[in-house]
Amino acid sequence: MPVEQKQDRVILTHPKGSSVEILLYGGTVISWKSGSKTDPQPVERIFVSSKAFLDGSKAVRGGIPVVFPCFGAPTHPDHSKLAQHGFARSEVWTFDHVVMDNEAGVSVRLVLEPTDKIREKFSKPFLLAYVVTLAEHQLSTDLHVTNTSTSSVFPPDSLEFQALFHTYFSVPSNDVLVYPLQGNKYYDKTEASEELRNQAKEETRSGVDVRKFTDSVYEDAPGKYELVWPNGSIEVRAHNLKDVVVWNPQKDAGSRLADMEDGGWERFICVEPGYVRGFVKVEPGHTWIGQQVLTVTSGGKSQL
Ligand SMILES: O=P(O)(O)OC[C@H]1O[C@@H](O)[C@H](O)[C@@H](O)[C@@H]1O
Repeated sequence: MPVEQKQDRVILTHPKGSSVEILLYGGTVISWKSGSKTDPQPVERIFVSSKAFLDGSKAVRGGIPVVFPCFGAPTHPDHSKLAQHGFARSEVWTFDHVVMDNEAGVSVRLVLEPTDKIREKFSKPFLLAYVVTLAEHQLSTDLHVTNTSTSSVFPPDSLEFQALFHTYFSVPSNDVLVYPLQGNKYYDKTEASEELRNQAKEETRSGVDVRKFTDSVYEDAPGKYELVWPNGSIEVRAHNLKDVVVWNPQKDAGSRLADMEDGGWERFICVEPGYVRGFVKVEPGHTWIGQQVLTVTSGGKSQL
């Protein structure tokens, strides 16, 4: 059964052995097992903290939470009642249909529409569709954001938002490097003051490491990244997601997260393609699509 529907999740299995598990809560991918061309044995590529809540009581600490419609604390007036990273990661999505099921890939579509609970905090009409596609060594996640407003007021009732895939990659964080960000402008959210956090820095490293607490928002980044660790590599391609966040809390910030397992920060890096500096604006009746494509380019099991 390439697509298995359970009460709280959907599991996709590719004929060549890879698999992905998506929790309906948050539409959160909580497992992606894949091999590579050089080492076909499927291994887990996604980190989920052993202390994460998977019962819908809190956004999952790990996996691929979907950040929408605000990144971090809200800064847009339309988002003012929302919590950090918005509501999409903590609402129950609906399984819609199987998009594709063959040798090329297995793909499903989930949807999220406004509920009374969402409307209390976010009044804009929208439809979110989330298409997750599994191939032999590849996982794509596509977020489709439609402005469903039928109002003909002028100026138009536009939908303004930020969106990001908060991907936790299961890699040895003290040995992983992210390329190519050298020369890119970024904002350092670990800085102590608002003034310093809003001051652009320039990345000087050829490979970005996260050996110390890192929370960097790269603006207008290349859209294609390589995560490289001693015995493996993953390529991340982003479409319509102009920024990328690199995050690892290390011990200082990680040990303060109640749902982070002890030492968890040594076992992942978050590389998060998103549109988070500024806002995407979608007019009534229109749809915006943001996509990340993850490919295991080499290697086998991460040595953690
Ligand atoms: O604890 P949360 O809400 O899942 O957020 C985790 C991190 O997510 C990152 O994307 C942010 O840049 C960090 O500032 C934040 O700490």
